[in-house]
Amino acid sequence: MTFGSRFHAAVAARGPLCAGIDPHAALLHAWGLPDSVEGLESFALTATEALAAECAVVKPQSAFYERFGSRGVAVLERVIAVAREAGALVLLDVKRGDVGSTSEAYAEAYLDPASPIAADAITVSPFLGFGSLDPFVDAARKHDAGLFVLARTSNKEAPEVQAAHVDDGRTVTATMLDHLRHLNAGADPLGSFGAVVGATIGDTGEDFAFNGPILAPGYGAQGGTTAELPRIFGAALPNVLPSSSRELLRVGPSAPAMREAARRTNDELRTLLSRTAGQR
Ligand SMILES: O=c1ccn([C@@H]2O[C@H](COP(=O)(O)O)[C@@H](O)[C@H]2O)c(=O)[nH]1
Repeated sequence: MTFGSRFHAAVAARGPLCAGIDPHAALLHAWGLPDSVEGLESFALTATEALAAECAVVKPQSAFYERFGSRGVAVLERVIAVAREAGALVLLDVKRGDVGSTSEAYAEAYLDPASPIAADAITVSPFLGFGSLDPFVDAARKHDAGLFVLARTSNKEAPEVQAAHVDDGRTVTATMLDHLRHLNAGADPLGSFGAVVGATIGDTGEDFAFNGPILAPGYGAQGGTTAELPRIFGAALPNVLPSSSRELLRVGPSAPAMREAARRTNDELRTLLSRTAGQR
């Protein structure tokens, strides 16, 4: 089953919220844990066990694990395994991208199920040129995995590069979305090649309908709200996966409290989706 099909089924069953598993030092402190690999492990596994049972997708941010070297990466491997056992899809936020021959090795590391750190999908950066992502595209097709390509990120510096215009007049964002439209053409119910588009970006005039999933980070702690989503995404809203890390994790360490927060947010998002579907 392709990633796009698994994604579509998981969101239909559990709701669109993606839970970020980002063990910031400040959160470890707030949970009464040491800023050490033991603290990381306790935080990450508690959050994953709580949220992966509730959410369609969990998104660990690799940087917070890499911070502790190989022992931190070993914790990330366990997070991936635990989340999958709980029935969640794992989207690993690693934002990889390099010259083709190196991207091949990254693709093997993160998308080949034989690798201990393989996920269902990863984030990739197209800023060495979209074609530099070919090894990731090939590996995703071979292993039924997914990709989320940076298209318009949530940070305030993003427009400098991503809203710039290329020779034919399109924005960089629109160019990336056109590549994704091509990769996802004919896929049903949804393609496996997604975009990363911040929940903070306001109205850009971009057309986000490209028959693929849209990761929308920046929801919650960075100021993105449910009410803003229709203005940003328009008709593509049903394919949007709003992603919240700090806002959800601050509710911990109580597992029932984190689960309840995720459930409430999923209910709010579902209500928005049925209201906007009624308007179309
Ligand atoms: O455009 C982007 C792409 C990725 N991120 C990542 O998402 C989370 C956001 O965390 P919050 O605590 O909910 O703000 C984090 O892992 C970022 O690296 C993003 O924020 N924006």
